[in-house]
This record gives sequence, structure tokens and C-alpha cells, in this order.
Amino acid sequence: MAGMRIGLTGGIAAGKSTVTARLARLGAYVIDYDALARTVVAPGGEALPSIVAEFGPDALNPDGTLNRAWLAEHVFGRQAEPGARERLDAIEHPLIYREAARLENAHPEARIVVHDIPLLAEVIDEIPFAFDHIVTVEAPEAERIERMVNTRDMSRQQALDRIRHQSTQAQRQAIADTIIDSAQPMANMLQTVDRLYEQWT
Ligand SMILES: CC(C)(COP(=O)(O)OP(=O)(O)OC[C@H]1O[C@@H](n2cnc3c(N)ncnc32)[C@H](O)[C@@H]1O)[C@@H](O)C(=O)NCCC(=O)NCCS
Ligand SMILES: Nc1ncnc2c1ncn2[C@@H]1O[C@H](COP(=O)(O)OP(=O)(O)OP(=O)(O)O)[C@@H](O)[C@H]1O
Repeated sequence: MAGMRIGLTGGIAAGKSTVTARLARLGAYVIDYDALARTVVAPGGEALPSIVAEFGPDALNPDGTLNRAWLAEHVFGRQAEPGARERLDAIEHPLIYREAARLENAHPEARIVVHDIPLLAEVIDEIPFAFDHIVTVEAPEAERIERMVNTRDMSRQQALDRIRHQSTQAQRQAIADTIIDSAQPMANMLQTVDRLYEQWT
């Protein structure tokens, strides 16, 4: 691709979507990996039959859609079998990368392409893209837990379980060349994003 490819990551509820929304407004083309993960498990999506083969028919709701809460409990929950999350990732990740490549190819005009990848630190050695810059959005764990409990209908335990299955801030910072502090006031954070975009263009 002719433009610049940016990898954007951060812990759960750190503020990635807030940052990517701003970047999209400034003109970047954003590829949202959480959205791609939802596409591949949608009815008719390629991952769904493999998930049922791996985790059993309980992984589906009666209407044939993926039972996300059931699966989240079985891959992130206290009682999750060891390796369950890795088995789910092995099904979904190759399909997500293929879809991301297709989207990129469909937007050759984009000068800045942002891959919004919550798990970039986990997949850095397997992902088939090279990034010109890697940005991580970070806020203290206690603040992220508050955000999840207050705005996402998650219990404190569910928030902690999700964090436990992710890379640490130090691991994300080790792969990043830019850190956006999302504990600072929103207006300041957005200004930081605007300045970054200016540097890239
Ligand atoms: C297990 C699933 C069905 C749970 O769905 P749920 O609606 O509860 O969560 P959602 O998809 O909205 O994800 C919210 C956040 O959870 C975290 N998360 C999601 N998957 C994973 C994972 N495999 N490992 C660690 N954290 C994860 C990310 O921070 C993500 O932003 C879903 O997360 C999933 O399909 N995960 C595997 C695919 C994946 O790797 N997704 C991340 C894209 S890189
Ligand atoms: N600088 C900030 N100051 C105050 N609140 C913020 C700031 N940045 C983000 N938030 C808030 O934190 C919450 C989580 O932000 P956002 O949804 O962007 O995170 P995310 O990293 O995309 O989450 P996920 O990992 O679940 O995809 C939102 O309610 C958002 O408004």
C-alpha cells in the first residue's frame, strides 16, 4: 500500500475507540478488529461452524447466533479450560487478518490506514502486516475497571477476568513507539491525537 499503516492498541476500555473515531474524522481509514471478529462469527461467517465443532452446540443461541456471553465465560471466566482462549483465537485470527487485508486493498486511496487491534501485543509475531508506527492508548487499570463496570454492564470480576487474559501495559509499550495517555482530560487527549495525525501526514 502507498500510504502509512498504523497499528493502534491498548488495554480493554483504555480509549481506543475514542481515539480511532477522532482519527477517522481527521481522514484516516480505520479497520476495527473487534468488528471483524464479530463479522467472522456472524451467522454464515466462516468461524461459526469451527467454534461449534470446538466448543459444542452450547456456544450458539437458540436462533443460531453466537452466544457471546457463554463463550466469554468459557474462554475468559474463572472456570475456563486452560487453552480455551488460544483455541478460539486460532479459529478467528487468520480469518480476521484475511478480512483486514481485503479491506485495505479495497481502499487504495487511503493515505493513513489505522488497524485498531486490541490484542496487537499478543499477535505481533503472527500478524501478516508491518506497521510504520504502533500507538498504544493507556489508562490505569483501576480507571479502566471503573469504566467497564459503569458503562458496559460488566461486573468487577468480569472486568478483571478480561484484563487477566490480556498483555500488560509494559508489554504493549514495548511494541509501541507512541503512547497516548487516556487518563488525561478528553480535550487534551484529542489534541494529542490531532498533533499525531499532523505528524503522519
Ligand atoms: C469471546 C467473545 C465472543 C466475547 O465477546 P464480547 O462481546 O464479550 O466481547 P467483545 O468482542 O466486544 O470484546 C471486547 C474486548 O475484549 C477483549 N478481548 C476480546 N477477545 C479477546 C481475546 N481473545 N483475548 C483477550 N482479550 C480479548 C478485547 O479488549 C476486546 O476489545 C469475543 O471477544 C471474541 O470472539 N473474541 C476472540 C476474537 C478476538 O481475538 N477478538 C479481538 C480482536 S483482535
Ligand atoms: N481521556 C478520557 N477521559 C475520560 N474518559 C475517557 C477518556 N478516553 C476514553 N474515555 C472513556 O472511556 C470509555 C472507554 O473508551 P473506549 O470505548 O474508547 O475504549 P476502548 O479501548 O475502545 O474499549 P474496548 O477495549 O472495549 O474496545 C468510554 O466511556 C470513553 O468515553
